[in-house]
Amino acid sequence: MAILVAGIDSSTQSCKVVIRDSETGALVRSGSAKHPEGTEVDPEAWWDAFLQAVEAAGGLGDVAAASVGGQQHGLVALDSSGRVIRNALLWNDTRSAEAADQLIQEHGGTAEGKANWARMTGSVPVASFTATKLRWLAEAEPENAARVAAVALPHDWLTWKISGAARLEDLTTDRSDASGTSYYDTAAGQYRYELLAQALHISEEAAREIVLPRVLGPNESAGTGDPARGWGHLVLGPGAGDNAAAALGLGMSTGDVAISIGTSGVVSAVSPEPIQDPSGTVNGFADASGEFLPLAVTLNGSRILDGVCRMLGVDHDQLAELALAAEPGANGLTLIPYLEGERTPNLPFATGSFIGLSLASMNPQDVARSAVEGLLCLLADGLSAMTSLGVPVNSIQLIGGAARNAAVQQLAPAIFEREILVPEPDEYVANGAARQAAWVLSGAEAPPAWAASSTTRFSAEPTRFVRDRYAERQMLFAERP
Ligand SMILES: Nc1ncnc2c1ncn2[C@@H]1O[C@H](COP(=O)(O)OP(=O)(O)O)[C@@H](O)[C@H]1O
Ligand SMILES: O=C(CO)[C@@H](O)[C@H](O)COP(=O)(O)O
Repeated sequence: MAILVAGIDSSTQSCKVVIRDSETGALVRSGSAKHPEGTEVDPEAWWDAFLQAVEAAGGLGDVAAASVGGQQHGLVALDSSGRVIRNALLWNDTRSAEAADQLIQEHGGTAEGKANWARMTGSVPVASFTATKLRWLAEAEPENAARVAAVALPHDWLTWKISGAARLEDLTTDRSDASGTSYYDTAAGQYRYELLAQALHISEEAAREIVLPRVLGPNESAGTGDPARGWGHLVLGPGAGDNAAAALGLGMSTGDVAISIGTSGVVSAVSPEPIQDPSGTVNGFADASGEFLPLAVTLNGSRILDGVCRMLGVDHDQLAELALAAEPGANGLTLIPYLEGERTPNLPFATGSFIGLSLASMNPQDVARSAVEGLLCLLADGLSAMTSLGVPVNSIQLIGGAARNAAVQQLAPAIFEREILVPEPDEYVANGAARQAAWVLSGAEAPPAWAASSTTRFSAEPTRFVRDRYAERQMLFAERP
């Protein structure tokens, strides 16, 4: 009788659940449910979507273990009774951009401040990070800030809810998600309460009264499921940030790079050593296997194409067809895709722009092409930042919803100027969480060796002029509006 494990991906736009054979990794069942739109969400909506996705996946009654992969950084502020104080501000909410600047300035000004943050935590704070949201809360909603008794991340809170726990002290997390808070020293593997205190404008003594989730080891159990829901048999894994879970799902090791195009655009790699980038372009996070996961993240990802689909009145496949019917360079048209502001580069209040519009390029094909090329150029800058830090790049795998797009698959090698691999479209974050759950069950040194997905190789002639023109035009927006 197969022993089954569940992997959950509670991401920005939806909750996905996969049930897999713990030994072989074979998929047995799956389910999903949408999340509400917006950059702040009531965590109860994640809980409702989780319950719907579990039901769609046939329930957890015959499942031995489960782990939660989640969107990173979201601020789940809890009062002393464990109630959520206000909607969670998500990773893509930019209202704490000024707060991020303040935190940097408070450590010696722009250049020195960034270098100090990279040294203290592994990353330079941007609006996405939890500590900046706490600073915003302290200044914009002091009455709410005063009620904060615990701070959890989306995956921590969901794991806590699944366990049926009520004590704040039962909150747990893992090093990969903790490393995205800006109050955790990723290299040393410990919280920095003085940074939590700084964010909230309180003393370190007061900050130490705030419960932060216990950081579990890569295959350390977070406890068991809620008996009241019939989940008392369910062993819970530590969970992970979504990108660390994806790396586990892909079986990534040093030299492997994943480029995920979901709501966020993420260029991630595995490193045996912590990475600290004082420029802030690359975040020095931890992974879910015990190593490190440097990554560059864009605020704009798949929704660049979603938006242009709406503009043209086409679906994803028609967009791909149009884009592939155009010439490289889209007849001189460039889309600078800062549609929701942008995180990398750190331009939280920027907007998108079409540049080089002419009568020749005012047609669906060139508009579609400029969207795909703009998305890929945005991601290529993150890839260049990783290589400039000496992160080895031996292979690139394209995952996430937009990696299913034929134009993205065919144009990526031309913009990245190297072959790319596209694994079978799958839920790699949820798969990684399931693999982690199997690892917790086994107690082995390493996670189970599940069969890798089949991949398709894509190569193309480099189109360096497209990236060069993008870089030139991007400079028009280099300063903050
Ligand atoms: N064939 C496709 N072409 C382009 N975008 C796609 C395609 N299929 C799905 N998407 C987009 O991918 C996104 C969902 O991807 P996913 O990785 O699940 O996102 P997230 O993990 O951020 O919730 C949505 O924006 C969806 O519109
Ligand atoms: O902010 C980050 C990582 O730093 C994002 O990767 C979020 O974790 C959201 O992930 P998706 O919903 O796009 O998967």
